[in-house]
Amino acid sequence: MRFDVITLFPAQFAALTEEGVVARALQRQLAQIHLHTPRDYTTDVHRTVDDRPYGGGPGMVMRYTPLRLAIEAAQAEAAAEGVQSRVAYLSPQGERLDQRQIERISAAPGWVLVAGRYEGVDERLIEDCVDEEWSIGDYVLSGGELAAMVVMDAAIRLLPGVLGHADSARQDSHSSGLLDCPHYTRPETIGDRSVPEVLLSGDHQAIERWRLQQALGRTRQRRPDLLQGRGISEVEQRLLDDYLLEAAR
Ligand SMILES: CN1CCN(C(=O)c2nonc2N)CC1
Repeated sequence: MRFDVITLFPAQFAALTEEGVVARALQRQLAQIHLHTPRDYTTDVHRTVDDRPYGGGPGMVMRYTPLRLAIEAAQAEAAAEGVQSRVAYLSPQGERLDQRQIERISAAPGWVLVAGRYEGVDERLIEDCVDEEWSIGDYVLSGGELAAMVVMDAAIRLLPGVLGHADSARQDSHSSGLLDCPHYTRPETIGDRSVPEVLLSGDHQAIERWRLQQALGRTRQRRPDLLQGRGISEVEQRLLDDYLLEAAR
């Protein structure tokens, strides 16, 4: 899988490409991240990439041509490797991403991600060059770079071979449509709190059942909306009923 990012601040992506799960995936060539700055596609001496908004108002808007040329160059590089990349723009006006969307993004051969700055990009760039518009949440960032990194991290970690244990991705919060269960590690006792006995039992079936029950219970208590969309089996309903009875004691 290949990501090409259009950004005025390529150095910010060191947070993803220099250490951690994604950096290791890149080193192992399980994924690629290429960075392109619109500044390289300007023709004026000042390398202008933004300008004042028509109609007045605060801030600046990113200009059409340097962005379009950068996108086309990125797509051409990807195509030279046989990758047909669609274009996504990160913005609060985009479709809110969830784990299902990340799975879809992760399954594609490649994406060009446009990380805007300032007040955003000229609307005609979105009309002419952008296939999808994505939001990572209903809040305003100082730029699209962090949003692009969030998407790339969430998508790359799902690729085969990236995570140490194949189950890790499947057991994550939201991958099963549920929130994650609690996790514990040494020491066994901290103050007056010990690790739940079942986790020390070595009974893997009981442990798996406990973890599912905890995930169901936490989802019902914290994000009941997720259960609405997911549905629940008879076995899960019984586990959930027992959880809620226990919680009510
Ligand atoms: C122009 N720039 C404004 C700030 N921005 C975001 O707040 C954002 N991006 O993706 N989800 C978000 N929320 C990125 C684009």
